[in-house]
Amino acid sequence: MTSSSPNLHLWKEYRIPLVCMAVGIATLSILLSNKNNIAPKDDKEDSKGNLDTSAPVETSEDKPRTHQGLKKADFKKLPKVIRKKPKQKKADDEPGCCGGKNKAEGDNSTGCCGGKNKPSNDNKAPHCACSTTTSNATPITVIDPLALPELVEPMKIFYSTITGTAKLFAQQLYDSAINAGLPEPKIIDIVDYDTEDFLTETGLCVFILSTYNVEGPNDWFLKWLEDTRFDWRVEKGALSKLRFSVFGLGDSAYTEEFCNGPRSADKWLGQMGAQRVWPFGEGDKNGDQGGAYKQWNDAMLASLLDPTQSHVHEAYFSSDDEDGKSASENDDDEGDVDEDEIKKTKEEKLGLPTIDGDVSEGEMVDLEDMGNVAIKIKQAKEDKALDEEAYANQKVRAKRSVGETKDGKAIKPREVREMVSPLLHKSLTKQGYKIIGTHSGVKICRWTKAALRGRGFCYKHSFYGIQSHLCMETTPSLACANKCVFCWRHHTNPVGTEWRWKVDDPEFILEGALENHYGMLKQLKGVPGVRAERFVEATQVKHCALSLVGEPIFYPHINEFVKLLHKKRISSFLVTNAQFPDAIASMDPVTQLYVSVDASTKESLKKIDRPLFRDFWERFLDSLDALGKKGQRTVYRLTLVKDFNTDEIANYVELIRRGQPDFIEIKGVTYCGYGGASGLTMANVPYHAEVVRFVELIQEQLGAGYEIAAEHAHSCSILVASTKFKKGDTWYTHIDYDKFFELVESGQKFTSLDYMAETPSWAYFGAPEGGFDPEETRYFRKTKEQRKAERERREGEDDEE
Ligand SMILES: Cc1cc2nc3c(=O)[nH]c(=O)nc-3n(C[C@H](O)[C@H](O)[C@H](O)COP(=O)(O)O)c2cc1C
Ligand code: SF4
Repeated sequence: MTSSSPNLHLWKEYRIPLVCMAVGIATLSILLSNKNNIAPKDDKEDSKGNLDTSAPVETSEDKPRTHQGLKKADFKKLPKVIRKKPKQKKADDEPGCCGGKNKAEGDNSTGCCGGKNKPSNDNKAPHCACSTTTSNATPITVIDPLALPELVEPMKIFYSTITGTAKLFAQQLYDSAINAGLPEPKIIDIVDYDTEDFLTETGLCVFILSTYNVEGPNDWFLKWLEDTRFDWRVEKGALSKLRFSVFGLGDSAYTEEFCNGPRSADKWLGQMGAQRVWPFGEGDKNGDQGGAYKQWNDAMLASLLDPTQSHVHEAYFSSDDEDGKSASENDDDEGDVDEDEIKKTKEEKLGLPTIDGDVSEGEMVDLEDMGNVAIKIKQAKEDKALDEEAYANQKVRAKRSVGETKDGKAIKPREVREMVSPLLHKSLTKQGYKIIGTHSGVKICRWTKAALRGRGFCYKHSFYGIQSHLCMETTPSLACANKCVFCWRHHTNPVGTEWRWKVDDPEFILEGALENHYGMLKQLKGVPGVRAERFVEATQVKHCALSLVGEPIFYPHINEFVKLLHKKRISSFLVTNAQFPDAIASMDPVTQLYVSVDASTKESLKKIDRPLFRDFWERFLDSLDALGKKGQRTVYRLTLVKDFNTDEIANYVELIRRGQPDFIEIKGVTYCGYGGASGLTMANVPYHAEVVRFVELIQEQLGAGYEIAAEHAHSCSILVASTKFKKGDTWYTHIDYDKFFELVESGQKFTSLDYMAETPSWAYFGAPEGGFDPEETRYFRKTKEQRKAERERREGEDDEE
């Protein structure tokens, strides 16, 4: 016998009274809900799971149903908004009632089925359960709380502002919501909200966002939206539980940049499945911004409160669009379709007012008015210049770390957050990273694995004498200030122009990195082919590549971190993306300091690195200047992406002359299955011969002073070196690591020439080994055909046996 048997027995004995009780409770709840004028109805969901708010609200004849967590207190919060009196229903329409057809002869009562539909255990009701319907009464209908959950859960009003207008508008919405009897909304400054929490929001979020083409309060929110939207690992409907509406504040003097940030927010929210409850609105500072806002505010609230209007936004955002696409599919259309055009035509179709008050396309402007328009434009341009000047002179800029308001009032300091959110942690761990503390990471690279099996080292072995199994790849900052198209993090990385996260100790990070690195190595112990002596050597890290992901120089204690490395006699190769010139200038000597030179002109750098800083180009040039002054071993790293940065040779040459690096590493981009945001394909990966051609052109134009020194054909990498590192015909691009540590310990000033070592001949450019150490076993990946032939051969052998 199972343990459930006694329960079964009890159930059998008491099932009839229990069922009666349940029926009684259900009937009581119907009566109570009638009393409260709240008439529940079945949820009507369309194929997308949207609640149908336009369906007529039914009364007591509806089946009783559960309220999915809606508490009594929530009902009380509902506004007492009486909608419309539904037309009287014919008795025939009533479900469960025979309309008298089944009545016994001589029975004069109305609307009764003669007791046929009565539950068998109902002995009290004179006829049947359906006889309790008040089909002749006129029911008063109210909002269905399940159809409009935004009226039950307090709405959240997010605003972003520098000069205070958006906050004022948020307050206006708050006041109108209170006046309408809605539950008290929450007003939230967008900079104080943890963006990850949007993923679990279920209520109505209204965004009132100002636009800034400089560092501003929207930056973090917009970056997060964009990152999440284009992260292929985040499911498409990640925000499907969120309901939203966006109002943008801007100035039309910014022409094509008018309200662009808020507009993108509206688009990305929609693309991630969030449900737009009211169309995007915008207010032009150069027009009647306050009036446009009021119009939008009132219209949105009215639509929420009055389901009879729901057809307006339903039609606007219905799942069946004219072109057969759903609203969210339309949100997905990138590039080809002018979204504003779609929006405008829809507005026109619906006869909605154009919220920004702009002259719409079809409208004519009187010639007399033309003069006024010209004056307005001129005025707007002047205002814009004044605005920007005022902003530039402003002492306190809008930053996430707030201290004081403009009028000097103290603001409660914001809680400092961790850089790696749970979502990011999960995604990075999935990609093989080990996360240390709150902002650092470590990963084993494929070359370390290859080296353990005696299958060769990475290009740094050919160029500088690093053995990959002795190298640890780590970063003390997973965040950076760029969103490069070739970034292998698929744009999930945190970004920022300033450090605004918790800071972990350098000792803690280094210990954590080593511990995790050794832990990952241990797991490789049993991999077939791992050589015992290499495995033992690998338990003592000798080199640290501070280049994994993110921007190591961003970490506020980078100098202490590097000092700790050197104390352990671990060399330091640090790569920075040239956006923090001051940090480069104040960097203590590292074994080799790199700057990524991803493009040679402002336009192409913007296109390829997609930097966060507006003055990215100045920062980039300043970084090269800072590098030139270091007097230590410096490298430019060029990653070639075909059709992005392979032209403009003369500009590269100019940049090289500017920073005077000791070395220039040129490498073809590695294809690693790019996310949708970058749009890179295999066609963007250059062939080795193309990289060689590019390098030859660079070298030709550079003239004396630089030569092609070494190559690693396997990874399509070539080293151009300053001829300072060549004595006679012999290159000295390798490093004497012991000498380097001695120099650091001495505390004396030293230069890159003080710790150079001879380059082996197999690493020379053009050598038959192509930079592959002849001591190693070359492993060639088999082609599909070779694998097939081998399989067939083996199958043949099996058959013979
Ligand atoms: C420095 C600066 C930059 C601006 N950049 C833009 C812009 O790129 N696009 C736009 O539509 N409006 C821009 N504006 C206009 C503001 O978005 C507009 O004045 C808005 O009403 C300000 O709202 P707030 O008071 O809430 O900060 C800018 C204003 C300033 C001062
Ligand atoms: S330098 Fe980079 S690729 Fe080479 S072994 Fe170290 S981590 Fe791996």
